[in-house]
Amino acid sequence: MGKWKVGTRRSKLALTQTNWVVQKLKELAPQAEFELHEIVTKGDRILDVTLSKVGGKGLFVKEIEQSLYDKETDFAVHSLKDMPAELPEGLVIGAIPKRVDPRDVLLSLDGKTLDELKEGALVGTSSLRRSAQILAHRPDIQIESLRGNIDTRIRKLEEGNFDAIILAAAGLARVNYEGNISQFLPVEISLPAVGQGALAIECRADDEETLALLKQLDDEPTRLAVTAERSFLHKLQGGCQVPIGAYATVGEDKQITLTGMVGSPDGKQMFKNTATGRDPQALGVQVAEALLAQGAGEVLAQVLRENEQ
Ligand SMILES: NCc1[nH]cc(CCC(=O)O)c1CC(=O)O
Repeated sequence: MGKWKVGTRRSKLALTQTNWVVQKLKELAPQAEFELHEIVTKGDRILDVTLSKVGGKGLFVKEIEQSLYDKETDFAVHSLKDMPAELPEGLVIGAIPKRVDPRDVLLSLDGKTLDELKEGALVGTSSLRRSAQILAHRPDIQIESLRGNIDTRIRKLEEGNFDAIILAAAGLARVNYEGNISQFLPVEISLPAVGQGALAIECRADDEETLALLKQLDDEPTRLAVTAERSFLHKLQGGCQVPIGAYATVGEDKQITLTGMVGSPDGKQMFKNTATGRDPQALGVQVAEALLAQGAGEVLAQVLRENEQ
């Protein structure tokens, strides 16, 4: 059994996720040794600028992928939702472990749910996907940008800067946060980001030994679901800074049900479609084409134009 060099970002969430994966691999391969390599990414360095304006695609993964190419590391653990729809040549997702709760959660200091927030309440999020869906449900709400890692965002809520903020349930669960969660937003209100709640373990496509190790952590239903979601995202040419959401579930018969959405950041236009199928790639394309036929392409083009300004 060999020794593996593992690339990870330095944030608490990234380290927790990486350590979780390493722990699981140690259980499966007790002889294997693992060495963590902490890597600072562009996304970590520019957290105070609006990420959507610096071209969000893969901001948190680029340097980590370079270290895989350079063989400074052998695999890296990412939040799947931070991964661009297309991987660079020569790299693959070696394993997608079983997904945890994919939902968004609302955090507020007084325990109010989305429907209970006062008229004109101030909600912090920098996600266009979240703002589109919150405003579609509660047009009176004011959305303000909220950046930083999970700790920073929660601190800004606690300091009284917002009536509520929105974060991913998965990230909070991974750092064991149980504080001011006031509502798990149903996916009918807030369709999650593509891949939310899932991890992706990336490695070199030709590294058979690492692929064999990682394969043991792969969860087939999760892989089918996120493959459909990522195919949908890819067809819409979306990165992580576009108002796109998707969520797929897989039945016992391996039937995949995928819902996709595109919304304008102000929530005034909202396109959704749900379809079922067995081929995840084809299903993603089918749902994307249904949204494009409804006019979603124009909304996406508008967001891209605004990001370029
Ligand atoms: N956008 C940043 C990000 N990337 C991954 C997670 C954690 C949740 C996950 O793995 O899906 C978060 C935090 C959040 O959106 O609240």
